[in-house]
Amino acid sequence: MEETLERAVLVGVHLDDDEQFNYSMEELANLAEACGVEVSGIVTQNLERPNPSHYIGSGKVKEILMFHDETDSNLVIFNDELSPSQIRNLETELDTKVIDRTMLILDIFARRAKTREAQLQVELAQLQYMLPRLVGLRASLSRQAGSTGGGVATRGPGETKLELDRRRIEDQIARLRRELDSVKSHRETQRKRRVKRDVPVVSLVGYTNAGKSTIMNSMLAGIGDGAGRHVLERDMLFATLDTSVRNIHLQDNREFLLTDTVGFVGKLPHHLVKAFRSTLEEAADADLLLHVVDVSHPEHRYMMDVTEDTLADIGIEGIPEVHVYNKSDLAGLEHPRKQGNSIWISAKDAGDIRTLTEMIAAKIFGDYVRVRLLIPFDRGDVVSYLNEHADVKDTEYTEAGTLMDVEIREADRNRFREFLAPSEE
Ligand SMILES: Nc1nc2c(ncn2[C@@H]2O[C@H](COP(=O)(O)OP(=O)(O)OP(=O)(O)O)[C@@H](O)[C@H]2O)c(=O)[nH]1
Ligand SMILES: [Mg+2]
Repeated sequence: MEETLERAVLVGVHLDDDEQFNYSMEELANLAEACGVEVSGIVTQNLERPNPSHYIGSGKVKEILMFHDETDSNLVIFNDELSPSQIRNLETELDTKVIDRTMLILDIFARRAKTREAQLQVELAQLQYMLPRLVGLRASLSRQAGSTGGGVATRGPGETKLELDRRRIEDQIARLRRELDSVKSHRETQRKRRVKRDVPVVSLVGYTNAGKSTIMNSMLAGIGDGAGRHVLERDMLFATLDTSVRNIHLQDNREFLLTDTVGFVGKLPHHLVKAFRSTLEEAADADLLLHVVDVSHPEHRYMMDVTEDTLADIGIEGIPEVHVYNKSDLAGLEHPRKQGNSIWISAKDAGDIRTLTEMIAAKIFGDYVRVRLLIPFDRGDVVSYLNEHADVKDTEYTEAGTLMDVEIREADRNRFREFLAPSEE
């Protein structure tokens, strides 16, 4: 990949109630690094509220301008989301390219996305983000559609033919949406097949760099799987962008599917989270979530909050969850240790991974519960599944569908929770 040298001044506004400010600036520097951008310096300002026209005060703009020129920088990155007019005003005054945290994250995503679905989601998010900002952006189309490689500041044509650009982007958005729909329906088919196969799904979720992919690889190693099926693990933000699904076979002939997903990060804008909804649908479908936490990180409480908020944001709620406090070796904590729905491990320790796997198995295969399910008549597949796999106490045919009183595994109860009879919720 050709690397254009980019040097950026990072700018952060410390609002009164932001306790995570210092950490989020440090993270911004890591994000820039993940994007191949060199950080020439950091400028911050304490404010009660952002300035509507330039986000920062006018004196600060001058300070940034001087610093930018002195350090031979060619980019300014703001820690917060900027409005289209703020970008426009800042670029005019600073006479350089200005981007915000969202655009930086989108750029990383664009570089890392491998599967068609992830690529489409990133392209769509980029275009949607760009559209209202078109007037302000120096290199209006620079961050367009799959533009991996090259520099953040230098790609694409200038801001000529604005209207034409806008219409072209709108067309492109429509085209991407259609393609994404068809990719999604393919995924849907695969998932239905999985429900039929009766294999519970366990999803790894958590903040970026927590060790999700490492846990998946250690589990695969534990069952003697081929190295070719391992996923990428690396000490960098957003190493994983595509959902991977692997079969984990247990000794007693049972199995479950383990999915590894994109990590979360603070200040992730709502629409960006939405764009990843379809990748995360694997998690939405899971019987069990493994919320992986880097317990050695001083900000891990904040990272847990961000993860929980993001999950709620995309509508993933009510799925049983195990808190996996990973990197206990680095934190100097005793491991493995279990307590309630929490477990402390090191992903690098084979014994710990065995303990974790046992805990998962107990959760998904262990408990049977008695429930009443109301199954619509067009889901005969679910009825026959239950007849085969559950202890059916009673079956009644009502106007709304088949009402079944059954004893089923906890995992099945979660999988079929959309069919829970009203009194069960
Ligand atoms: N010492 C130690 N290092 C770990 C442990 N688990 C993961 N790591 C390291 O932490 C880094 C990040 O691990 P990944 O598995 O890539 O993290 P991830 O959660 O998949 O991150 P994203 O894909 O970016 O969301 C890698 O360098 C791992 O080797 C652990 O238990 N102990
Ligand atoms: Mg990963």
